[in-house]
Amino acid sequence: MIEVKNVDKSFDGNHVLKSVSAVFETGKTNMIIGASGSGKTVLMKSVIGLHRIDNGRIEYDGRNLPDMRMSDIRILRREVGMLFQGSALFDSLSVLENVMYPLEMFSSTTKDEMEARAIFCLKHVSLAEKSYGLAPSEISGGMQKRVAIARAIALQPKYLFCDEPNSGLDPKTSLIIDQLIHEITHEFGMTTIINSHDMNSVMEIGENIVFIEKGEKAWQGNKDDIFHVDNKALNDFVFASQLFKQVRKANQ
Ligand SMILES: Nc1ncnc2c1ncn2[C@@H]1O[C@H](COP(=O)(O)OP(=O)(O)OP(=O)(O)O)[C@@H](O)[C@H]1O
Repeated sequence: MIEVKNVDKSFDGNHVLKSVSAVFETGKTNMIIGASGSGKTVLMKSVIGLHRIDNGRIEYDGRNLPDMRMSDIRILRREVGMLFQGSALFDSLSVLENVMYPLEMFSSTTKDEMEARAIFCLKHVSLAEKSYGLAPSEISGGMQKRVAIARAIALQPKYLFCDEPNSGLDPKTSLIIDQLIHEITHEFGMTTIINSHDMNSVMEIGENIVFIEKGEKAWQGNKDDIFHVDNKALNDFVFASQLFKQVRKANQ
């Protein structure tokens, strides 16, 4: 579990996060949603430790990140997996080598064990063996995303961060990737945090949703609660399209 408590973050007098408190639960797909510029990315980067916060606590199962020594931060880094927008694979490496990369960087197992682990992860995301020797540029965007997920889970992370995991994917592939993230989160008991604009994803896998409005946490709940919320900003954001308005009507 990751608990964010009264977090403030400003940039040159621009108060971006205003006393944000939220709980991201273990074994669940936790989502951060909100309008453009509301502070989602700053919140996620603050939780990861890429931004130094001004005030507050960020507790990884009770370990407060701002208080940690460098040696503890190194330990924590190994417990964190990241899935970036656009996959961020190395094109000079094959699919298999991409997944082995974090193992080579951070684990001290033998080459054979690393390869076995990488293959296990690639199988887990249902990538066919014939793709293992290909370069990322030789496979589709959806397959690249699978490789990126396999790489993110290679070190058996306790915490998984996903920044816009569906960007650039068609709706059907997005759904498959969402379900994959959801499945591995449950299977491996990870605390997964997803930064997303995609309302399909929210409705599909939003087990714990944190809505940020102008730097404040305006609501927290799940995909079923969201249909019955009396919060104008949240309703305007989630049910902006005619399609989602109809979905809400059908659920009320
Ligand atoms: N490194 C930075 N330095 C200064 N200001 C920043 C920095 N990062 C973000 N901001 C400001 O913080 C505010 C929130 O930005 P953030 O990127 O968190 O929004 P967001 O909700 O993720 O938006 P989007 O959905 O468009 O990505 C914006 O006003 C932005 O200009």
